[in-house]
Amino acid sequence: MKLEYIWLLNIFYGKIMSLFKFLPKRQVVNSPSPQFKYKNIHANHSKFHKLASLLQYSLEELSNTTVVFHLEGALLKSSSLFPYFMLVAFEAGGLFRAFILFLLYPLVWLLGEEHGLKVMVFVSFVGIRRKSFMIGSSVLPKFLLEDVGYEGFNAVMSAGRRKIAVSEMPRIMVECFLKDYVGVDLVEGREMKVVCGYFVGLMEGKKENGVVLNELLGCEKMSSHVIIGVGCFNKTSDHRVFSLCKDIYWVTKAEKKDWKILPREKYPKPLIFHDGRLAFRPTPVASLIMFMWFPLGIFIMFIRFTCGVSLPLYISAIVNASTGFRTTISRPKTLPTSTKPSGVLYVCNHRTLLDPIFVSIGVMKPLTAVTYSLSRFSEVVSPIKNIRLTRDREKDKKVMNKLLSLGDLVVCPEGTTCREPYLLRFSPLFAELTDEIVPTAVDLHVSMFYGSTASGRKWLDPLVNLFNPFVPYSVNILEKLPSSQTCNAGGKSKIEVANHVQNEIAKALGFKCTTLTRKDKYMILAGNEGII
Ligand SMILES: O=P(O)(O)OC[C@H](O)CO
Repeated sequence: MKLEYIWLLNIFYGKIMSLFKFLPKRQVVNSPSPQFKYKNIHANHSKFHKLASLLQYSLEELSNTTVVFHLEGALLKSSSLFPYFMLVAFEAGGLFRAFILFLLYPLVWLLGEEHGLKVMVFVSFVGIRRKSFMIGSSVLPKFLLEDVGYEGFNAVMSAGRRKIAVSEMPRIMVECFLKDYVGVDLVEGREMKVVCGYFVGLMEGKKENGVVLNELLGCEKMSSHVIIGVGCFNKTSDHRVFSLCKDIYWVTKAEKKDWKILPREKYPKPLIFHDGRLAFRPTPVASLIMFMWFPLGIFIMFIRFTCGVSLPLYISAIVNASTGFRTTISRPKTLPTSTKPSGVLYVCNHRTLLDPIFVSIGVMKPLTAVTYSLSRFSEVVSPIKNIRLTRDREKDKKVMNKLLSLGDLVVCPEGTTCREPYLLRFSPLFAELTDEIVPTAVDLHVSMFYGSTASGRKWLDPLVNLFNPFVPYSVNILEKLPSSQTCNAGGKSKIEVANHVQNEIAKALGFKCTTLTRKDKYMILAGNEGII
């Protein structure tokens, strides 16, 4: 018992001292740590440099170089791993697990990096099924990308030959991000122990994990390629991994504070799809705000939902606006009308399943919506008439023709929602039905939770949308297509019309067009074709 007290006191003392650590370190910020000095003497070839000096070399000079870098120390700006484990706990384990992790945060902080990490790993992973764990590819890349420091990124990308990443986090959390979005060749992270297909919440030791990396670096050295290291010298694993590096470029925590975040347009691969409910980075403070929001949020969601399903559209729009669901509408001076007996077809991009409702608010009348892959619950609770499409071309054509003959209609031909500023391919069926097409651009900002999911409980989508504190929604009704841009009067093919409408909407929103489809999205995020 006494020993435990001493151990806890030691940790506590260490934490208190760490609060003052910046005082003496300011004087020695440019010197390598004692650990590195020790290695340097013995390896007799390692040299330590500031990160900036690496960026002075040209790409040609670094063409034969392999870079070994420490993910947390040299690429990510933030020094806290808590948000990533919170994402795993929330998205893979659920709300209760996330709450436990949140409550344990003070203990994690007290225990320090290595032991705190073990606690986070245990709470977020224990009992999760290995096979269904997709957070590393569907949720975390977005948050990791948003945490990449521009300066660290440039250093890592300077490698002409190979990029090798070392991480303190379980490999399953970071591998997809590093390989798919940063172009890393090899990732050395910690392996998770799995028993009977379930994580037991423990990691393999570091030594077992490093074998492949050491072998690879050994081969690189033998074949006279230059190996350089990029790290943060207060990270404990650095000296072990970097002992084979010719030069080591390091960054201090103080320097990292001045790093800029990698701008979206510099992402090596665009981030188009991601999954998960959390729309914010769950730092301890942000998580606290989220948990505090829950009681009030459930109440507000109940009000919004009840108004939505029971009151006329305009009255519920006013009530919802007063609870934070604001709509900005822009439209032509006179609303487009049909020149034919049939109605107008509003063709809009898809951000959430509420889009047709907001288009209805935009045109000030309840439209009929046709939607691909709508859950039964969403269909039942929809405040406007919502008809499911079957993806059987002939059947869908018949249904849409009939509905158009009865009045105005709204359709989202992407067939699935996209959260990022991209438009998926527009299914061209709508173009052959009518020439009375009005492109409509919708957008929203989600403050806390995404109201769409690829792998979660889809029936919750409408409720989760209403659970957000603030949702600024914008609806931009564009000019009706000129007859020269239509199929029947203009002689265009349905694909040309669909692409033209997609382009018009993209222009209005400042988004980029893609040819990706619902199937692509679901294969990436959930490993299925997204058929409901
Ligand atoms: O984002 P998804 O795949 O849930 O699609 C939304 C449905 O199409 C409902 O509009």
